[in-house]
Amino acid sequence: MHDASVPGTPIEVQGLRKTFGDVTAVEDLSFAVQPGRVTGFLGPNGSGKTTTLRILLGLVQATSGAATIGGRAYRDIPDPLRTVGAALEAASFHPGRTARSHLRIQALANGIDRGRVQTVLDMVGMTEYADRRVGGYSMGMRQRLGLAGALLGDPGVLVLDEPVNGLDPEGIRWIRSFLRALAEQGRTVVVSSHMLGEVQQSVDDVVIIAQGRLVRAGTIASLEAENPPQVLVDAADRDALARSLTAAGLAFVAGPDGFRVATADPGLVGHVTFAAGVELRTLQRLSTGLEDTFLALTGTGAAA
Ligand SMILES: Nc1ncnc2c1ncn2[C@@H]1O[C@H](COP(=O)(O)OP(=O)(O)OP(=O)(O)O)[C@@H](O)[C@H]1O
Repeated sequence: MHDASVPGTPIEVQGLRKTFGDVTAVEDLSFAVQPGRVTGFLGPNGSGKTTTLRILLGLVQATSGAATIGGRAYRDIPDPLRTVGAALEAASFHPGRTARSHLRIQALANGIDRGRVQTVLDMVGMTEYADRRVGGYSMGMRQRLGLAGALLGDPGVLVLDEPVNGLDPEGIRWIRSFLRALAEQGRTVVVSSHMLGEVQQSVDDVVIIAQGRLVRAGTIASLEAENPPQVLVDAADRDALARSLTAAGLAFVAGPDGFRVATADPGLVGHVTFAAGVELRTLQRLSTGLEDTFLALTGTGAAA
């Protein structure tokens, strides 16, 4: 990746509404996305993420309201591919073409120097596979190719629809650090996902929608603070239990059913108490923190 800093531009969505016949896909949606940060655009399936991103990228017309990049609607951006790169659908490549030819065509159509093709192939780690037909690619390779296409114009804004979908754990780690590096260069990075857990370690900010409406926008840290993960633990000898937790530096609150320990990791509590010779009668994770918050906010889980 090159080290030059790339000035990103903010994205603004103002009072956005989109209806398809009787279906309201997006309703009164407003939020802003800042440069230099990775923002997760989150919501359950069918909540309106793709519709919002397609409006932002000038592919669908809003019924009312506006979505702008650096204060301009996509159609008013003079050199769009150098301003905003998007990967909306990983599966839409011509199967008979190679990654290299696909990117060359894209570069040619947009007046981008063809030398840039090799640069973006290197950036996404696809050089080795660049001359194979896309039809034989794994989902992860398609995702990388989509990302390469988004980066062709070296844009300050990146909009990636479900980029983690179909990646293996190594691919997820890779994309996490890749997105981080892009944001650190000053770019505006938006990644959509229907699962907060999938992107929670990759994002600084979240914009959460459900049924086309905004339910929360803020930092991931503020969301984490709302519903901290907890483990419930109990023992016949509560004094010994308290001593072992305190000695391990684990904060807890006593309740009628045991102690609620401020950690996401029951294994850690089990280890600490076992090492102290305390016999447990309860050891249970109460909340997964963020995931529970997300489910409650979007009304998609038992927690709602
Ligand atoms: N072209 C269309 N015609 C009719 N309805 C549509 C169209 N595009 C989207 N919708 C509807 O609008 C709503 C929002 O869909 P959208 O694809 O934006 O959601 P999403 O959050 O991206 O979901 P997913 O995660 O499943 O992609 C859904 O009810 C969907 O069926």
